[in-house]
Amino acid sequence: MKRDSDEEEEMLTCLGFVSQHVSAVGCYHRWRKHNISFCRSSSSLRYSVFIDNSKKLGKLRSLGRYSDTSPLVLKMSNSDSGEDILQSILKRKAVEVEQLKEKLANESSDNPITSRLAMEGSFEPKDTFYCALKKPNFTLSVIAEIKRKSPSKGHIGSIRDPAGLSRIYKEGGASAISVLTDLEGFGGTLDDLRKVYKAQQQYRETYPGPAPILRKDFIIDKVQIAEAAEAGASAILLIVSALGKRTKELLQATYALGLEALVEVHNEDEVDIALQSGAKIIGINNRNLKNFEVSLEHAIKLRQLLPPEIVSVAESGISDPAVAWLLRDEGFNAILVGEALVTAAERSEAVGTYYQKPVNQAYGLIRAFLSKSSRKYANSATAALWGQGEGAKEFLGSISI
Ligand SMILES: O=P(O)(O)OC[C@@H](O)[C@@H](O)c1c[nH]c2ccccc12
Repeated sequence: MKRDSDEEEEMLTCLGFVSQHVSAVGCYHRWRKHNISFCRSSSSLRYSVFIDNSKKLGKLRSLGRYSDTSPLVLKMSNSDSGEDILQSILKRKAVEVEQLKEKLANESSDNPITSRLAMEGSFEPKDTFYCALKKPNFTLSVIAEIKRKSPSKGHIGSIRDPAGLSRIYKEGGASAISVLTDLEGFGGTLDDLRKVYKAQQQYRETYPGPAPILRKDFIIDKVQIAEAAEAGASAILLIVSALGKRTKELLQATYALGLEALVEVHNEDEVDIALQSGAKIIGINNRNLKNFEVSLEHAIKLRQLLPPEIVSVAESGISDPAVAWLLRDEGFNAILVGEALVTAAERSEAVGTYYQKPVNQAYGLIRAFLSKSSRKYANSATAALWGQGEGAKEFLGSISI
């Protein structure tokens, strides 16, 4: 006997599959051939598939492989394995931190990391990252990420020139750059961050200046925070599901060492911990780091628990500009996008012609995320025709001089 939740699970799996392939005409025809119908609702960004018997469900599954690129619903095939990826990364980090401390203990005390740790508490509070993300209500900021691979995705892009990519992001309109510095899981290094920092300094004389940099790693000790600051980061990521009650201790250390933090949460309890710890910027990860499931609806619900002065960031699985507009209309201040931008950038790199080179698709994608289209607030005529259109609920005074 099948339980309701099993059915629901199967449905979610299919929805992930459908939304991944919905625009592929070939796929549509294959489904039609097997009498499987689906529809896409333009107003709610929802995809539905109609399956009236289990044979069809099996057929649907056999027609293609599952993928987690769907922005709305994702079901990873390994999510039932019970393996907790986060815990295994944290074990590895504990070893890395011990090695770093040992190395510093053997070096002279004027090592910049040791010196910064010694100056803990003497830094003025910073708000560069906060201000870069906080625009008027219903205006979106983009944090663009540099990420070569991930445990859930495998290879994403080789990113031979992280500095150059950060410039494309900046020119496209990104407000901040996130750099993954975990080598084993994500293929990034602190050296990438240093290069990005250097590249961003070229915008020093321009408004609003260099994009602040977020060190994206699994921070469990303040030595990593001092290390981030010395490499040029303005902010670090603190993951509540990794730190629990220690979130407060590390957040206070972040402020005391002159940095800011993006505090990442996945559920209501974690929102409470983040707020009680003094977080000012809270990221709601659409992707659960324990099993990699992605749910946009969940993130939208959680955001409603945040007080208005908190900068809210929707993280992960965002590739469709319409999803960015939806998140903006739902009140998110910023989105954090990695894979979609990296793959767009590398696609453009692969195009060899002289004329196509200058227009990088990552640039275009950021522009599209920031455009004023809206499904919720679009004027009804264009909305009826296209399901989207001009007319976002955006405050037009956001253009600064
Ligand atoms: O590549 P995506 O799906 O656009 O996701 C980016 C970012 O949200 C993701 O890299 C991320 C969010 N929180 C993290 C914590 C650790 C490592 C990575 C992450």
